[in-house]
Amino acid sequence: MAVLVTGGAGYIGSHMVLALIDAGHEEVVVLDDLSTGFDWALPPEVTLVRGDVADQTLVAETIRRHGIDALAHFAAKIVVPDSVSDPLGYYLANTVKSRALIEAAIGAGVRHVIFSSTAAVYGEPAVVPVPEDLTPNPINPYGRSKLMTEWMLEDAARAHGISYVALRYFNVAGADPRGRSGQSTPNATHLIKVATQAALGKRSHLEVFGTDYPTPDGSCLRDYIQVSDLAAAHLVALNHLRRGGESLTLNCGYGRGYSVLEVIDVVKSVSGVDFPVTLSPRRAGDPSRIVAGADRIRAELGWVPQHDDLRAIVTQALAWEEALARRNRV
Ligand SMILES: NC(=O)c1ccc[n+]([C@@H]2O[C@H](COP(=O)([O-])OP(=O)(O)OC[C@H]3O[C@@H](n4cnc5c(N)ncnc54)[C@H](O)[C@@H]3O)[C@@H](O)[C@H]2O)c1
Ligand SMILES: O=c1ccn([C@@H]2O[C@H](COP(=O)(O)OP(=O)(O)O[C@H]3O[C@H](CO)[C@@H](O)[C@H](O)[C@H]3O)[C@@H](O)[C@H]2O)c(=O)[nH]1
Repeated sequence: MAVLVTGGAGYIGSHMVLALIDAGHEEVVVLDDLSTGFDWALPPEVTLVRGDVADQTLVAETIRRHGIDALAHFAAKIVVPDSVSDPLGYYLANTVKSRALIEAAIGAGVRHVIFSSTAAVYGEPAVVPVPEDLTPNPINPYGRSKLMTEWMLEDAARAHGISYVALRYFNVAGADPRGRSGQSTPNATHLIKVATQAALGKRSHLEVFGTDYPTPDGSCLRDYIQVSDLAAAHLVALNHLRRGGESLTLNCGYGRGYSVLEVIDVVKSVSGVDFPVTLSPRRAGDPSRIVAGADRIRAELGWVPQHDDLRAIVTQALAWEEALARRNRV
């Protein structure tokens, strides 16, 4: 048995690759076009197939050659405001290409799929923390593009007798505690990444996008989940499916929200740098608050997070940012 990890050279996918290797006995094959990922993020024992997830011939050949039974599909475009300005690009990357991938994978014999979905499918939820059975209502093209892929998977699984777990990640942050991987995209837009770059002088300042939200301090609330904890959730999901477990849709978060201003305070405190912060208007497509109802994944998969600590997450992110600078991979 072997696992195909699409987007495995990216931020979260590379942590999944490490988790699979750390767990032993898996052949791991990565399919990545390196559009935002890095071949150096992969350990040497991994096979990298450079290509597009929508290349059905390549996908089918890869699955057959390596005897792949399970697909972990991370490859996507991921920036919420970009999806507002380029919706068709996001529907192509995240929906149309996922359709092609799922079709080729099922045709070539894949039995199990783990899909990187997102809290963005909930939009601006009326209930916080948000349970999985709340009807999704995405407010940006990114969330819609991912929700459609959840639906395709659900329908295809029923029709073709495969099983899947759709994991709805909340805000992913931090880095491998052993320092082997982290968020490496230089122009990434994620809050903790940007804040650590500001702390290290890689950016002149940090902008807070919106201070007039209906939240306690006026800035947006998010549930930050550590990336290795998230990778571990994929491993237990994979084991569940291979044991014959049913298809599931699960939130991945800790069930606690931090505001943008609180996150900035933690980054300043951990780094010891009082970097400049400016207050800016709201960013397109941002929900005001999104926090995971986090019980179901524990109950269904027995997932137990090991890194639920914002200071530790920021410490890891900062260490990775310093490591990138040392290696001239800023
Ligand atoms: N980062 C977050 O906070 C977050 C939250 C929720 C969901 N997600 C989801 O997690 C997944 C991974 O996100 P990430 O943060 O690691 O992003 P990333 O940009 O670091 O990784 C994406 C990877 O996919 C590759 N890729 C993109 N399009 C491809 C294509 N057509 N064919 C082959 N490879 C392709 C890129 O080169 C990159 O290596 C995405 O599906 C994203 O929607 C991320
Ligand atoms: O320089 C910055 C960057 C971000 N923010 C704010 O910080 C919050 C978090 O933003 P960001 O880190 O960009 O993440 P999100 O836009 O919440 O989206 C992330 O989290 C979603 C799930 O909640 C995923 O689906 C997306 O892929 C992932 O990028 C938002 O309120 C932003 O407006 C700032 O104020 N300044």
